[in-house]
Amino acid sequence: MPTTYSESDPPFTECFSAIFSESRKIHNHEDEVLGESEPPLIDLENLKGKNEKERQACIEAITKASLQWGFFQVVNHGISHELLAQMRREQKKIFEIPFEKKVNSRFLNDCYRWGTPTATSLEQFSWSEAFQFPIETISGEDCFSREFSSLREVMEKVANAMSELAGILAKILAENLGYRGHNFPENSNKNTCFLRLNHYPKCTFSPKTFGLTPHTDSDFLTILHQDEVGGLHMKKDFKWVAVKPNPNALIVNIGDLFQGWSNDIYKSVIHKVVASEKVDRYSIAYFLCPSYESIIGSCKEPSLYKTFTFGEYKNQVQSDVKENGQKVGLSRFLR
Ligand SMILES: C=C1C[C@]23C[C@@]1(O)CC[C@H]2[C@@]12CC[C@H](O)[C@@](C)(C(=O)O1)[C@H]2[C@@H]3C(=O)O
Ligand SMILES: O=C(O)CCC(=O)C(=O)O
Ligand SMILES: [Fe+2]
Repeated sequence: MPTTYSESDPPFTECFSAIFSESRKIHNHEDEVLGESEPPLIDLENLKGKNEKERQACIEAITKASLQWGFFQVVNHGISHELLAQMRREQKKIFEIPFEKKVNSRFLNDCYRWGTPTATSLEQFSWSEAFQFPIETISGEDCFSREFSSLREVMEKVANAMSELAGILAKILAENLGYRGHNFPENSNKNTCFLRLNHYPKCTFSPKTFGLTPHTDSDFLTILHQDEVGGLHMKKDFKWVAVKPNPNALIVNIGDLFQGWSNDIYKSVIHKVVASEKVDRYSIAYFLCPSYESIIGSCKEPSLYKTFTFGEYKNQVQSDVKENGQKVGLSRFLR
């Protein structure tokens, strides 16, 4: 018999009562120094233009931001406002589905995540739910019932558009380091790349509860669209920097695989989401990943990291999360 839940959706405090007991209400933000600058804002219009000087300046801005910040924002990125608004509407609709159905529906369940099952403290807990759809699932007609057909249609468009943008940026970053292959990453893959729809319900339990605990992304790069609420922070020079919402911008962040592949030239930066006490927040993220067999050897010698496959990396992250409640990341693979 399916369990019924009385509380808010998802029932975080009910199901994780050991973490959310009164005595644990104080969140320990030990490194709460706020920086004032913001990640660079780059206009991609010049990438498409015929003016070679402007194109080169744009490429330089992208590579400089990737090595100094690991995080930047892009405008004139080619993904229409209307498509992103449509995506947001569909996203809100599926999170409104009752918790029992999100957890029990066979199709949704495989992609549904909520809270942090492995957390043993408030610091390890993410006050959020997400649907994480491998790109292959989105285009596979069979996986979506009629009920979700409008979601599927819009997700397919967003995934295609974000995948194209991610490919363009990845190629620029790879070529800047001397890579001359025709597609980067080679073997980027429809069953490893994924679209993640995030929902951060408002959290009145404790101020500054993490919507998503501090982490780096386990991919080459991520394209993110956040709503107007705010709450995303990234680390720069040991300070947390708020990434203020810009309705025209997409956020790009470098992931662990690009840092490893570039031998630490590009930076995979720690970021987190702080849940709002007043309103729900939504975001959409596209993760650019290679096939599981892809070897992430450094493109420069002497290499800082051992050679590993993406499959090995993912397994290591998963087992670290299971054992310690959080991922260790690239440092596991240092020589
Ligand atoms: C508990 C965790 C799962 C996660 C790594 C983390 O320590 C915190 C963030 C999680 C996240 C979110 C985005 C991606 O889906 C992901 C693969 C990543 O790089 O960070 C997941 C991690 C995961 O599911 O293993
Ligand atoms: O919601 C956000 O702003 C960030 C999401 C994120 O970091 C992720 O999904 O990995
Ligand atoms: Fe992330």
